[in-house]
Amino acid sequence: MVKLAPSILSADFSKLLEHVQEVEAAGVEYLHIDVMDGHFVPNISFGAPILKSLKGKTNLFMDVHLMIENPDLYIEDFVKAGADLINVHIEACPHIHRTIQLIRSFGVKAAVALNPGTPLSSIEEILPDLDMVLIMSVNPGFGGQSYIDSMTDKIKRLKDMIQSKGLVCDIQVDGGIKLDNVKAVVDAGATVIVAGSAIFNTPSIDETVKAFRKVL
Ligand SMILES: O=C(CO)[C@@H](O)[C@H](O)COP(=O)(O)O
Repeated sequence: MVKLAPSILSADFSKLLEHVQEVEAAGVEYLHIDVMDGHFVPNISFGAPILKSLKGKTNLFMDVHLMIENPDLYIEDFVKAGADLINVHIEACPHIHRTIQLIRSFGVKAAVALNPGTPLSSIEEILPDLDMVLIMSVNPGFGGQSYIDSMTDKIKRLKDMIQSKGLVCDIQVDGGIKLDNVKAVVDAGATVIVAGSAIFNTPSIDETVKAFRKVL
C-alpha cells in the first residue's frame, strides 16, 4: 500500500499538535519533518526540539528529512528526539556510506534524498544500504511549489534500478504533489507520497486525506 506522509512545513505551528492529531486520525502513516538550515537550502524551518515536543503524543512514523549541511553532526539529536527514519541529501554528504552507517548505528531507518538536478547514478553504490530514496520533485526549501514534470521519468528509472538489482527500497516523492497529479507519481513507482500544502492548506484535512486515499 502507498503511504501518505504529510509535511508539517505547511502546518499552522500555533496548532501543530492539533494538526498532527488530525492527520493521524484521518489515517496517514508517516509524518514528514522538513528540517532546513538556511545554508543547504535558502530557508530555515525548525530543529530537533519541535520533533521532541511531539514525542509520545502521536504514533505516526517520524520521517525526518534533513535539508542541512553536515548532517552527521545532528543525526543523534534527531534520533533522541523521536526520529524513526533519517533522510540525508546526497549533495550534503561527501562520505555517504559513513553517514548511512551512522544512521543505522542508532537503530533507525536510513534514506537518501536527491535534488531534481542530481542524477540517479550518484546513489547507485549505496542503494543496497537504503530503506528509501527520496526523489525531490521541486527544488528544496519551500512548500507550495509546482511539481517538476521531468521527475516522473526519474521515478520510473529509479524503480527500474531497484528492481534490476533485486532490492527492496521505498521510493518517496516530495514537492508539488496534489490530488490531480498523485496518480501519475504512484503509477511511475512512488511508494511514499509527501504532501504539504495539499493537505494542510485545505478547509478539511480529514476530507483531503480521504480524497488522496481514494486515488492511491
Ligand atoms: O521538502 C520540501 C520542500 O523543500 C517539501 O516537503 C515541501 O514542504 C512539500 O510541500 P508541498 O510542495 O507539498 O506544498
